[in-house]
This record gives sequence, structure tokens and C-alpha cells, in this order.
Amino acid sequence: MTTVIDGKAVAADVVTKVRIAAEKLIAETGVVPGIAVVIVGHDPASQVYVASKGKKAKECGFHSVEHALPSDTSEADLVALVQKLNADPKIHGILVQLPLPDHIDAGKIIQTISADKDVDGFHFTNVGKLGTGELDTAFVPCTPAGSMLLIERALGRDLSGLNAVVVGRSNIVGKPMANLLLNANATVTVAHSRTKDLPALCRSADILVAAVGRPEMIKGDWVKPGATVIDVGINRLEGGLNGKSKLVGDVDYGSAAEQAGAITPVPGGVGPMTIALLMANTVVSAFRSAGQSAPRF
Ligand SMILES: Nc1nc2c(c(=O)[nH]1)N[C@@H](CN(C=O)c1ccc(C(=O)N[C@@H](CCC(=O)O)C(=O)O)cc1)CN2
Repeated sequence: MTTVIDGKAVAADVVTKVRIAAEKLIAETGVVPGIAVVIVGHDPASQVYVASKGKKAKECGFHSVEHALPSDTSEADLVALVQKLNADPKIHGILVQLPLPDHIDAGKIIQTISADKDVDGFHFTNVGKLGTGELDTAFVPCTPAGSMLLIERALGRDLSGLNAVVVGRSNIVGKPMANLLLNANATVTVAHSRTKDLPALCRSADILVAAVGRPEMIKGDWVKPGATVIDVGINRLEGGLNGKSKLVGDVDYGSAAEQAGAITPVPGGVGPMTIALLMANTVVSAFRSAGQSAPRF
């Protein structure tokens, strides 16, 4: 029987643990975990995600600030805001919502964020720490970290001897996901648009992670019977109920669920984990800044 991995439930569990850890930190040190979320422009999906981040931060008992900037904000002004947040002792985590408008160099902004407050895990320092397995002091990007938690819970075993295929090589998901799986002793292949015979490669995977950004690309006959399938895709398609758009992943859920041992749905799989892990990274950052050993999630 196929297990549908309930990302909402696991995310709620993580958020509860974060809230308890925050309460402990506040009681023992007086340090209140603080997060700043910065959004530039009016992308509707980004506005929803940023609002959810603020709501979850409040639920966790954090000090939470949002900076909503107009679309024509200059790169220099955004750099100046990030520098101000770097210097603010009440802020332990800084997140600049992506995508940014085209006239702003996202890479430059990410590298301006202090690595110690980079709760997105995108700064070169954190990328390097993940790549070299320094996980105790790194911040790991939230979506792959959340996906990894779902894999660990679904399998309940060490990943040694298992083949993992990650479809997609983005800096935000594909590459860090591959590193996390490698650190957990899986044998990892990263596939992309130029990979030959992708269906056959996918069929070799005990763990299949789809992070390619193409709606329902991965079909049921690409899935090894019993595999764990993690769908990172969030694609909005026209033609949902009542004229609304419909959300689908990168996996053709109906056919893949017939083959998989465990599978994440979209919505309700990896998405909620992204925000839960952001809260986890922020409380970890606050523990570190207070000189306390940080909890693990
Ligand atoms: N600075 C960052 N920007 C972006 C990131 C990121 O990790 N850091 N990731 C994505 C967007 N994202 C968080 O920011 C995000 C995406 C999806 C969800 C989520 O809960 N999805 C729900 C569906 C919600 C919906 O209806 O749209 C689900 O899958 O169940 C949370 C966060 C890009 N930008």
C-alpha cells in the first residue's frame, strides 16, 4: 500500500518543537528569536508565502518584522536594508523573498546577508559548509532540509545502500538536496535537462526527488515499485475548480502513487515543510547567538 506523506502534519510537529525551544531560550537567556522577511514588489504567490512566514513566526513566539518594498526599489537601497538588519541584535534570521525584480542582482543581495543570519542557507559560507558536511554550524536551505526530514520519517532507516535520483540542479533545491542525501550515505545521481534516458534513470531510484519545475513531468512508469517519491514542484495551472488555478507538482501524482511506496502530495507535501524549517533555522540562529547549543529538528 502506498503511504501518502503528510507534510502538513510533519510541519506542524516541527513548528511545535520550535515553539518549545524558543520558550526555553527566552526563559533561560531572555533572548527572543527574531526574524526579518523582506519582499520587493507584488508577486501574488510571494505575498502569500511571506504572510505565512509572519504568521508562523508569531505562532513560534518570535519577534517578527516584515519589510514590504515597492517594485522599483533600487539594488543599493536593498543592500542598505540588509546591512541594517545584519547589524540589528534583535534579528537572528534574515530572509529576502525570491524571486526579486530583474533589475536587482539576487546573488549580490544573498551574499550581503550575514552568513550567521542566512536562515535560507544560500550564502556561500553555508553552501560550502553543507558541501563539506559541516552540518553542525551550517544553515541548510529550507526546502531540501524539509524534504530530507520527510524522507527520514518515511523510511525510518539509514539511507546506506539506497539509490537516490534528484531531478533538477538548482542552487536552491537540487544541489543542496543531493548533498544532504550524500551526507546521509545514499548513492546520489543528479539529473537535468541533458540527462539521457531520464525515465530509465528515475526507475533506478529508491528515493526520487523531483525539483524540475515542469508540471507532472514524472510519470508512474518512471517510478520504481515501492520507491519514496518527493515532489518539490509547485506549478499553477489554469482549469481548476470555479475558474481558479490548480496546483500540481512535477510528478504525475495519480500514476506515480500507484507505483510508489511513499509519496508527497501537492499541495500538502514539501511546501509546508519549507516554512517550518525556516522557523527551525531561525531558532537555531538565536540559540547560537546566545552561545547556547542549538536544538536539532
Ligand atoms: N528566499 C526564499 N524565497 C523562496 C523560497 C525560499 O525557500 N526562500 N522558496 C519558494 C517559495 N516558498 C517559500 O518562500 C514556499 C513555497 C510553497 C510553500 C507552500 O506551503 N506551498 C503549499 C501550497 C501553497 C499555495 O497554495 O501556493 C503546499 O505546497 O502545500 C511555502 C513556501 C520560492 N521563493
